[in-house]
Amino acid sequence: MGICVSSDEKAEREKLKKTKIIFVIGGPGSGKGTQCEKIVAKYGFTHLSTGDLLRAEVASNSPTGSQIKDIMQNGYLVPLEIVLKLLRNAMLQKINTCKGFLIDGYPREIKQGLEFEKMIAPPTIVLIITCSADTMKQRIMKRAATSSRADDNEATIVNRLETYFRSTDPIIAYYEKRGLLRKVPAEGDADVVFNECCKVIDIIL
Ligand SMILES: Nc1ncnc2c1ncn2[C@@H]1O[C@H](COP(=O)(O)OP(=O)(O)O)[C@@H](O)[C@H]1O
Ligand SMILES: Nc1ncnc2c1ncn2[C@H]1C[C@H](O)[C@@H](COP(=O)(O)OP(=O)(O)O)O1
Ligand SMILES: [Mg+2]
Repeated sequence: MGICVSSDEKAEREKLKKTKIIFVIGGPGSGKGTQCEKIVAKYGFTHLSTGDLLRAEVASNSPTGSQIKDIMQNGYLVPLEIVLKLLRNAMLQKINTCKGFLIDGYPREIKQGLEFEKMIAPPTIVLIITCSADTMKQRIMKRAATSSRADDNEATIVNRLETYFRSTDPIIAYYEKRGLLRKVPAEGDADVVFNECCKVIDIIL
């Protein structure tokens, strides 16, 4: 017997496949959230940050929240199943009103990207925001003054940077090979970086 897929589920899948999906990746503090905010204002896309979804889960004190709190506080990756489930639910909630999705902070490992394509749809493009580790550190330390994020401290930043650099090269190579990667240098002012993001996005509209 085949697997039974309900007609609702089929319709959801079809809608997700037709929607533009931009993965926005880059190191901690590179400026993903900042650029996504600007992109939302100009293009009206729906911004979903996996970090924000996970922080909301922790704040809700759910069993999943308590399971992932320490992982995040220490700068490591949350298990893929948890992230993808939250992300898929959030996408389905917005699917009827959304002009396109900005998926911020995902994938952080190749496996996340592969599983996303299996469960949801392929990305239209993958935007990578790049700057030096020193710049990332400086930006996070500045953000730490106001963010109250449990992971915005010097010890955790070291782990976050290590986690990022360990898993990112294969992701870059994978999407580059498929012609989906768009690199945006991010040492400059947020407006200069945004200008570069627009050039990339305008092409897929
Ligand atoms: N191009 C930039 N130049 C200077 N500061 C920036 C730039 N982009 C972001 N920032 C600042 O750096 C910090 C991290 O940015 P954020 O968008 O939260 O990064 P991410 O989501 O990648 O961790 C924030 O305090 C933000 O205001
Ligand atoms: N796609 C993902 N897979 C696993 N863990 C994730 C994740 N996205 C976020 N996390 C967890 C681990 C990160 O250290 C933490 C904060 O993520 P974030 O808010 O995207 O950080 P930043 O914006 O500084 O890059 O949440
Ligand atoms: Mg962010």
